Amino acid sequence: MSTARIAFIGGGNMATSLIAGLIADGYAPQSIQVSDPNPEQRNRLQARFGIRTFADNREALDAAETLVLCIKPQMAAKVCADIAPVLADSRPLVLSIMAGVPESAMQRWFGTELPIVRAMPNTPAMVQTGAIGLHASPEVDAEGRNRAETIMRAAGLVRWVSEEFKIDAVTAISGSGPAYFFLFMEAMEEAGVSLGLDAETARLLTIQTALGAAKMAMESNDPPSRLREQVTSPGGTTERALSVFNEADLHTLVAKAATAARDRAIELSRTLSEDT
Ligand SMILES: NC(=O)C1=CN([C@@H]2O[C@H](COP(=O)(O)OP(=O)(O)OC[C@H]3O[C@@H](n4cnc5c(N)ncnc54)[C@H](O)[C@@H]3O)[C@@H](O)[C@H]2O)C=CC1
Ligand SMILES: O=C(O)[C@@H]1CCC=N1
Repeated sequence: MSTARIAFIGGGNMATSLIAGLIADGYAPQSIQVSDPNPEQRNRLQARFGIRTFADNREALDAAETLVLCIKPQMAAKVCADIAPVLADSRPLVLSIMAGVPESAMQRWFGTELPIVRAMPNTPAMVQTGAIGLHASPEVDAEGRNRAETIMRAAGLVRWVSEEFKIDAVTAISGSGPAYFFLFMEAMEEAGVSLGLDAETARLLTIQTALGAAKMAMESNDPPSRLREQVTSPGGTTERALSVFNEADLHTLVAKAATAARDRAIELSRTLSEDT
């Protein structure tokens, strides 16, 4: 059980998911400090985890070796500039989960080159089944990488990317990805109901099918294409359904959607960098 102190700035949904993962992994609650201006968030976190909470961001940083930035990107410039004087002395590892906030922008707001790890998690982190992309700035040493990875691994599967621009691709695939699968589930449920199933049966069959397919894809040595072939009997029902997806060129559609998400991530990063 580690006793190195971690400070979370912003105690919303993603911070709650990360803290839940850390505590489930045996991290000491008394070593976790969170600041959030919203008293309801502070009370909720205190009651659920028994951790220390603060209204003032600077106070939460007290003796923290790692700072996790879990605020909305729009308030990043103000909050980073506000805590900069404290960080200049303590020089913690900064782990940012803010979408679209480049390392260079944070370095500028801090006014000093701190070790920064950018993380792109996704909402399944709430059930410790997240998929998380990480990138380290050149200032991060092996111990810092290890620490960032340990924190994020509590929320799910972790993959490092070697260049920061690839975080935008991670955003397009796994950051936004849960929404793509949820959309597909919505469509499957609707189709089930239109074919005569009751809503609850359609819902449960759809979700369990998604879970089963994901579990098989994760545990099998075969690629998804082979697993798909195993379901598809020649001249059978699956083949007929897949031909409809192929007519609509599903692969091209998915590539277009992911590229649109990636391009929007680039746009948001530029806006945040230029605005401040
Ligand atoms: N939701 C998602 O799928 C993903 C979100 N992210 C990133 O995670 C970050 C947090 O998102 P959520 O947890 O969903 O948002 P949230 O709105 O649930 O949490 C943000 C928290 O920050 C607090 N806050 C507001 N002003 C503050 C200040 N000045 N100082 C400290 N705390 C302040 C709010 O009271 C709130 O509790 C965002 O930057 C987002 O880009 C990253 C990947 C995926
Ligand atoms: O939709 C968004 O912009 C954020 C980033 C990844 C998931 N949600």
